[in-house]
Amino acid sequence: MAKKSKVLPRVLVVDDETDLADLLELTLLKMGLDVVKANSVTVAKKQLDAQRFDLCLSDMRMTDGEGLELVQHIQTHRLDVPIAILTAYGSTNNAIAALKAGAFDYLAKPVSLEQLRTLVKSALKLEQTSEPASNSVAAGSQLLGSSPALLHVLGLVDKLARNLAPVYITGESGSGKERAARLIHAKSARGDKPFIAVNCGAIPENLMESEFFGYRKGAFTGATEDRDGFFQAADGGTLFLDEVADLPLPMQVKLLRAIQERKVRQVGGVSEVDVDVRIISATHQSLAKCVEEGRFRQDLYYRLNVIELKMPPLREMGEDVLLIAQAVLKKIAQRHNMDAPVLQADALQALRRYDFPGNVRELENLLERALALSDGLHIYAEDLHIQQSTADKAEAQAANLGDTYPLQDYLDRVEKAAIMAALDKTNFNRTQAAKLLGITFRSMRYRLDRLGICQDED
Ligand SMILES: Nc1ncnc2c1ncn2[C@@H]1O[C@H](COP(=O)(O)OP(=O)(O)OP(=O)(O)O)[C@@H](O)[C@H]1O
Repeated sequence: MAKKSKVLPRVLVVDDETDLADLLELTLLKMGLDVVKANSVTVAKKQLDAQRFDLCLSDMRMTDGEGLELVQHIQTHRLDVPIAILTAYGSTNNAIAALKAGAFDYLAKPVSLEQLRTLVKSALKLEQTSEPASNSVAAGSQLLGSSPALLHVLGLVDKLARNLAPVYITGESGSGKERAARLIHAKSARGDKPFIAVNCGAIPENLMESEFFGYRKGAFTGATEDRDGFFQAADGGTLFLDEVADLPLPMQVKLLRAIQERKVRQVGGVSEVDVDVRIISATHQSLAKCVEEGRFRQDLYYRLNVIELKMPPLREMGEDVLLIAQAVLKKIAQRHNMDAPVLQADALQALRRYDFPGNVRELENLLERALALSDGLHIYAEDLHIQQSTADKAEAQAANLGDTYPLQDYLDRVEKAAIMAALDKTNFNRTQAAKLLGITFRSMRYRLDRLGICQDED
């Protein structure tokens, strides 16, 4: 580190357009940086091999090759230089290809100097921070476990924390998608900036635009003052779009535009403002299937799904279930100001055997209930109430549902039993229960109404 504080950070600018190269050089010099220029891919490779750079900015298309080659050169020679690619306006495919190859970020031409400065600042900060930017946030978002499946996730999280590529997190409900997103953010150079989590399925359609982009005073009845949206709130940080498959199509168009242009316009506003937001999205549904069914735009899907992070279900994490169970129990006990009761051998065996369709969240709920039922010192298998497999349970429920006709009444009873079981599993949290059932929050509300199940707020 001492080495770095004595010399100016050095940037390699690679472009065969002299005007643009000069403009970039001037801007970087004004920022107090040392600049080296290369007018071809070949020269740039030689420069990269010859001296240490803190950042490389390269045009995509040059006469003797592509900027992508430099991304690959840096990767294969493990040069540890963040590289950003300048792409032609609207050339989404090139931007995505660069990010996939390992570029730290991209800038669309014509280059906005404001965006360039933001990019350079984050790249240089990234170089200086080998430790998580905010240890306290990182500590609150650790992913516990040491199974091969989880270690693979942690390896990818570390890599993703070092670039700005959009990440698309998949995995079953309760498998830690949001926790992984928080961890990527916390470990990144943006760790001390906001992390804004948005449940796309829980926002009423007519409020979506103003929630995402904010509004100006007087834009609509009730808009008594200017208000920022999620994008402005997440500026400099990370915007986590949970249940992104639930976004209605018209909103998908607007979101795509905001992500591509890196600009937003408040509802009722005239001008657009720059926003610097890293997007991480997640869903427990198959977004590819939603695209096939015409419910999700393909262009937005490609935009979000640059790098996929798959969260393993708890049942594929082997002994991790026991490790997480002990940690969760300790946390719950602390909240109740008591010592954690000890999980007995039969309880450990039951946890190990159960398939946890609701993953870690289900484990948390189950332990919370077990603690309440236990003697406070020990937790036995019977306190866990998990002897039955889900399949056994469904079968037992179906058998208890009475006559199969009239068909509608029978189906209603099946539906009600499934919903009640999900609500029970999630401590009557409707949002989580909807996720467990694989339906949207809106659909959940409708079904609760239709089936006459009482609706209290979550
Ligand atoms: N590996 C893990 N270690 C510790 N806690 C975990 C782990 N995975 C998940 N959790 C905890 O389980 C709960 C559910 O996790 P999270 O909300 O991140 O899941 P999710 O996949 O985003 O769920 P959903 O699809 O319902 O939004 C949280 O309390 C989270 O802290």
